[in-house]
Amino acid sequence: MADSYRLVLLRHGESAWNAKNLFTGWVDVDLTAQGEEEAIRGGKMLAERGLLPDLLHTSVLRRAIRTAHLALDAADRHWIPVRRSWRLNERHYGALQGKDKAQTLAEFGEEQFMLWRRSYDTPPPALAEDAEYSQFDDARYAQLPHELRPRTECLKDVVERLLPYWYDAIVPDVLTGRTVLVVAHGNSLRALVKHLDGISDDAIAGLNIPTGIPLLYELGADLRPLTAGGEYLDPAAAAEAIESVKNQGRK
Ligand SMILES: O=C(O)[C@@H](CO)OP(=O)(O)O
Repeated sequence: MADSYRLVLLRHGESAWNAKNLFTGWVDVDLTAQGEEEAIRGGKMLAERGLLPDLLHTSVLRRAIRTAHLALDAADRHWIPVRRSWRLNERHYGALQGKDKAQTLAEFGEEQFMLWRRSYDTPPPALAEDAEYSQFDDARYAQLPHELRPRTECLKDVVERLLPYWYDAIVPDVLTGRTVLVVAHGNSLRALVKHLDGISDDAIAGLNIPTGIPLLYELGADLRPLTAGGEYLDPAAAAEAIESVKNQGRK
C-alpha cells in the first residue's frame, strides 16, 4: 500500500453565467474566453508542478468537460481515461436557476440570499419540471430514475448524491496510486472538500472554491488529507478569487 495518494480538484473556468452573475446550477452553459484561459493556465500549472493526471473524473456539464479537456491538452495529457457522472454536477439551484444574483439579493435580503447560497440544509424553492431552465427531460439524465432527478438541492443533498460516486468510482482510482483529477463545480467540490476535511455543517458556509485553480490533496492511507484544506497551486490567485466568489451578488 502506498504511503500517500494524490488527488487534484479543479473547478471549471469562468462560465458565461458566472460572468453575468446568474444562478446556474444544472443549466449547461459554456465557458467564457476568460474561462478557457483559466483552464489552460490550470493545466500548465499541473505540468509545471509535475502533477500529471493519470485518470480523470468530470460532471456531465459542458463547462467542466471543456475545462478538463483544455487543462489536460495544455499538460499534454488529453489522452487519459475519463469517467463522467451527474453525481459530480453543480448543485441544482431549483427555482433560482437563471435568476440574477444581485436582483435576488435585493429582492429577498442578505439573510435569505445567503441561506440559499451557503447554508448546509436550506434548498431554494423547487423548479417546476417544465420550467424554462429545467433539465428534467434532458437526454443525459434519461437513465436516471425519476425520483433521483432533482428539482432543487441544498449542499446536504449534494453530499448525499456525491459520496456514492466518491466511494465507488473515485476512491478505487485513487487507491491505484495514480494521480486522479476531478473537474467539477463550486458546490459539488465544496461537498467533497467538506467530506475530505471533515468540515462541520456550519463552517462549510464560509468555504468558497475559485474557478480554474488546481487544488492538490495528498491523502494518507485513511484517505484523509495530510494537510488540511489541501494546497492551491497558485495560493495568491486563489485567495483573491475566493473573495470574489464569496461576494457575488454584491455590487
Ligand atoms: O450559480 C451557481 O451554480 C453557483 C456556482 O457558480 O453559484 P454560487 O457560488 O452562488 O453557489
